[in-house]
Amino acid sequence: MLVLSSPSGAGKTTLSRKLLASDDRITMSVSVTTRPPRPGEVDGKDYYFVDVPTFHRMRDEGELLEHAVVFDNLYGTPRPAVELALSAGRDVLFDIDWQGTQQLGETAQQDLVKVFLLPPTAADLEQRLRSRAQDSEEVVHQRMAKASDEISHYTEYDYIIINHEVDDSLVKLTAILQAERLKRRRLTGLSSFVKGLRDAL
Ligand SMILES: Nc1ncnc2c1ncn2[C@@H]1O[C@H](COP(=O)(O)OP(=O)(O)OP(=O)(O)O)[C@@H](O)[C@H]1O
Ligand SMILES: Nc1nc2c(ncn2[C@@H]2O[C@H](COP(=O)(O)O)[C@@H](O)[C@H]2O)c(=O)[nH]1
Repeated sequence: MLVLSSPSGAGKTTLSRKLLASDDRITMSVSVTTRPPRPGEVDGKDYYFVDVPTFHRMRDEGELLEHAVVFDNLYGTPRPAVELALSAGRDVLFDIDWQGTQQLGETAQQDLVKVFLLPPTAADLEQRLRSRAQDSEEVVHQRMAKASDEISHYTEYDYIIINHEVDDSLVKLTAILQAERLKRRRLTGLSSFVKGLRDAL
């Protein structure tokens, strides 16, 4: 389970899309949210867009692996898709905030790899939020105002990427993923492979 968090606008969605396009062993977790869709966002692809009662029902019936209030909207991770992907041996990528990351860590610490993206500068962050051109001035202002609090959680993450240039960040994220996949405890079938090797020696 590979988690990407950052202050809003630092580039998680952009980097996630690049990783998904370049690695066929990882699946994106599509969150459910009560936030209204931005222009061009597709239900079921970018998010599952639901109303508040539907979100509450999903939460109360245990359908969410984690959930949080972010910028006055509700967000959560649907459990079945993640469990299905993991049981099929796939890795899962999450674009979620620090609250959701903490909740995943409560039940799956060993299976979690946590990456925090930082913008190079405050001005870059503001410029990125504006350049997305999909949020109102009020929303951009609200997200900039929360950025410092969000960033204060960087110490809870395993890896930090300062997102200067997206292709360079992709190289770094791919390196993290490859190294984490090679951890001994994650290599399924390793002991029988080594046994076979040693028996042949
Ligand atoms: N490395 C980068 N350099 C310049 N612009 C970038 C970079 N990464 C992303 N952007 C741009 O910044 C804007 C915000 O990026 P993106 O939507 O990926 O951020 P996010 O972290 O997913 O935001 P949110 O938390 O609000 O979902 C987009 O217009 C994107 O094209
Ligand atoms: N805890 C969770 N946080 C989530 C989830 N899905 C997205 N997010 C985070 O919300 C903010 C805002 O996202 P936006 O799409 O409205 O810009 C961002 O930090 C996301 O990472 C989730 O399922 N759980």
